[in-house]
Amino acid sequence: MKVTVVGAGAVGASCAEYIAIKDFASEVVLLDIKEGYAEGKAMDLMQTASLNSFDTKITGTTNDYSKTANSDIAVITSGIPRKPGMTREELIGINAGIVKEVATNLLKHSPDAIIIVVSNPMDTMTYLVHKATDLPKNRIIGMGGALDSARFKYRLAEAMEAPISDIDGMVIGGHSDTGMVPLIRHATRNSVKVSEFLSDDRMQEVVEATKVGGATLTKLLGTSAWYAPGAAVSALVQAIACDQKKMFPCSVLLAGEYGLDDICIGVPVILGRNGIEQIVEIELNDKEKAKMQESAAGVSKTNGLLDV
Ligand SMILES: NC(=O)c1ccc[n+]([C@@H]2O[C@H](COP(=O)([O-])OP(=O)(O)OC[C@H]3O[C@@H](n4cnc5c(N)ncnc54)[C@H](O)[C@@H]3O)[C@@H](O)[C@H]2O)c1
Ligand SMILES: O=C(O)C[C@H](O)C(=O)O
Repeated sequence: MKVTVVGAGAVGASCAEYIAIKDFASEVVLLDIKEGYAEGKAMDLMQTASLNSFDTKITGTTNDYSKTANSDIAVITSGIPRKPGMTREELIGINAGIVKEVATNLLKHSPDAIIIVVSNPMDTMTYLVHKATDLPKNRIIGMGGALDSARFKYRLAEAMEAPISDIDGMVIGGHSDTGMVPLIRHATRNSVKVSEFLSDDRMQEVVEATKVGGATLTKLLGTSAWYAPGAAVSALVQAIACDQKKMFPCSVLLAGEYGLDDICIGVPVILGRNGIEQIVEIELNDKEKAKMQESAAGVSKTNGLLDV
């Protein structure tokens, strides 16, 4: 199993590290445009191999796509991250050009790869990869909901003073400060609805803290987060590589599901060796449906800025 990660920055390197530590891939290739950067990150990571007991071979390359040839999975993390006070949508101007070029280069050398899009604004970048490559929709997956759901569970556990392993919950919708739809009505602690433990006000606080999870970290760090994003990407890569048939909310091209069409947005999917093996349509109430429509309108507005 060969995995390429384009962008050896904070998220790309973190994702490569988690993939290696889980030891399911034979090879991870890091590619970056900055001279020597991916090679340096790869060497540093390889020097953790004996300490962390993994056999995954990590190599780095400066923009030489021939080194990525025949990758099974390719992750796109190249592009700029936001700074405090910015929205993800403001990154579109620079990141659209980078993501389009990277996806095209990747597919020249790995025509059968499954692509995971991470660069922001992620839902729009995922849509752009569809438009630029025309790949079957099971092979283009945007990562956002897996991360947002992990943050939702963190906030729920914090509010309930419960261990995170007790919590289950999911965030669907767009990966943006206003567009996320944390499904609080469906969230549970060991199968018991969280409303049994939390007041309406406290649940609303959890929802709001989840939606601005990325912005909160960006303010604290001066740039956007990388550990949980890297872990979330590695979980998707593992689900595909190991044919796990796990369910994650991912940004995928919809054709009528959830009443939406020609848009990439976060919905639950089953991930396996073919990428997206199924889009899962769960029952939403009227309020949740309205939030999903509102979220989709925001993503469509950003998609409208693309030159495709
Ligand atoms: N979807 C999500 O949940 C999520 C989570 C975290 C970050 N992100 C996004 O991921 C992106 C990367 O974030 P980061 O913190 O790793 O940024 P970073 O600046 O640390 O790393 C980005 C890397 O991309 C490289 N790069 C730029 N243009 C390139 C090109 N044409 N080809 C190859 N490499 C190129 C840069 O040299 C840099 O090393 C940002 O757009 C950020 O907003 C998304
Ligand atoms: O917040 C960001 O800009 C990066 C990423 O989308 C995140 O949610 O951490």
